Amino acid sequence: MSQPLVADPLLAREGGSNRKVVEVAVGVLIRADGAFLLTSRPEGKAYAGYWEFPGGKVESDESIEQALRRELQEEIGVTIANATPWRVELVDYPHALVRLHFCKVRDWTGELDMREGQACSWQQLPVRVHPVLPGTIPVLDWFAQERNFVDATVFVATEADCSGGRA
Ligand SMILES: Nc1nc2c([nH]c(=O)n2[C@H]2C[C@H](O)[C@@H](COP(=O)(O)OP(=O)(O)OP(=O)(O)O)O2)c(=O)[nH]1
Repeated sequence: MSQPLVADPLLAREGGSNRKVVEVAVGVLIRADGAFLLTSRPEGKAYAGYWEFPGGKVESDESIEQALRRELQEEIGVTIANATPWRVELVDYPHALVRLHFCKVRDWTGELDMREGQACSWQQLPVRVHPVLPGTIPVLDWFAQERNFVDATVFVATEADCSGGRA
């Protein structure tokens, strides 16, 4: 699969790309111990099997937070309280030009329930699941900067499992 480009937001804004931008709400669920939840992309989607943060496309009548709340209920069975906007990233994939709105989420209710047959894993840095979706790798670097880590990923095959729930 060809690799995406991280698009220049200025170029996109100024018409350098004439592809429609798809808005995506992404939830970075963070437990009390600092672990964050990654899920694998389900079969049938672009980049199936790659690890990402849960979320999905924003519908036309929704705010980012509303879309995130809906997507997380639909995909992983939890209801979030507040979502704190963190960073925005534009990624030019072969299949779509997406604007990713990453939000930190520390409070939610409900038990994790992978409703699309995904795998899930609570991770700390360095991340031990592989491969990570290209548009998701920068998030690990932002975590690494916040947490004074040198390497955000390490390619070690381990059992991925999100059982154990909240810390
Ligand atoms: N959820 C999520 N999507 C991401 C991340 N990083 C990244 O590049 N993306 C991209 C992959 C997809 O092109 C897009 C999300 O679209 P999607 O197809 O998964 O959304 P969806 O759940 O609404 O899917 P659909 O069934 O409506 O097609 O954003 C990430 O960390 N989480």
